[in-house]
Amino acid sequence: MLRVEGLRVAYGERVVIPGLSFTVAPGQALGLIGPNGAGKTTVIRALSGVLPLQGGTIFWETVPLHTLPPEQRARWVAVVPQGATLPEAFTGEEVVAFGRTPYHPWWGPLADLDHLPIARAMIRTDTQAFAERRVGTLSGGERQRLLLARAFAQTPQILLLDEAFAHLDLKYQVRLLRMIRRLLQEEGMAGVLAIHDLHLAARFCDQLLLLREGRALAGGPPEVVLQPALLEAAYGIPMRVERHPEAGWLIWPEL
Ligand SMILES: Nc1ncnc2c1ncn2[C@@H]1O[C@H](COP(=O)(O)OP(=O)(O)OP(=O)(O)O)[C@@H](O)[C@H]1O
Repeated sequence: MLRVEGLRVAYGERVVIPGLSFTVAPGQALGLIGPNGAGKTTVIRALSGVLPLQGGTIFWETVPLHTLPPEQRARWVAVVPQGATLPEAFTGEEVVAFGRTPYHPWWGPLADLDHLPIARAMIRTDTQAFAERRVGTLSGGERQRLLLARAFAQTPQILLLDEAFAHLDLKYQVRLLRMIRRLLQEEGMAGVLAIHDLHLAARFCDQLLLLREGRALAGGPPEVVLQPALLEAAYGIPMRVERHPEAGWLIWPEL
């Protein structure tokens, strides 16, 4: 179980997340939703260890992630960041192999044991064809899939995704979301996704956390959180929500 309690994060003097608590069970996905500037990316960055905490705790089972040094935390937590740039001269396989860095603190060569997670990660993301190609020759969506493969190669317990699907075409959005769901369940990993697309969030996530100005307006399964009044309070415009027998949810702003 991922347990976050009283998370408090600031940029300089400005407190952006005053105190946030939530849990994610193994095998489950939590979607962070809310308007621009609500704090979704900040929560992801705090969980990944990029931002220091001003307060609060982050536990995976009994492991206090908030006190671990970055190289140790990286064995537990992998992140697919928003709009990351990759070195253009690297090959696809080299990018994915970076996922094994936390297991080689002295930048040593890959061990035999590393090749299996790298190969599995590339098969799962359908990136084998990019193994020998330079990153500079790949499209935005293809690079995004390599970032996912790098995260899988890290064999984490917690997978953090910051708008990881924004640049993917519909086929890969669906394919990778299905694959991530299977991976979370098979490996007992916990997933936390910052996601703008409310339809994808509703279909994919077990739990949603609706943020506004760094605070949780609502948390729970989609049917609890996706209430017009709550969405209106978050986004500041009237919203309509309907269940659909095939699409699952239809959510749209009233024009
Ligand atoms: N490096 C930074 N320095 C100062 N303030 C920042 C920094 N990064 C983000 N902020 C502020 O923190 C708040 C939360 O930003 P954050 O990027 O976490 O929001 P978000 O919900 O991910 O937004 P979006 O949907 O636009 O990506 C915003 O008010 C933003 O201006």
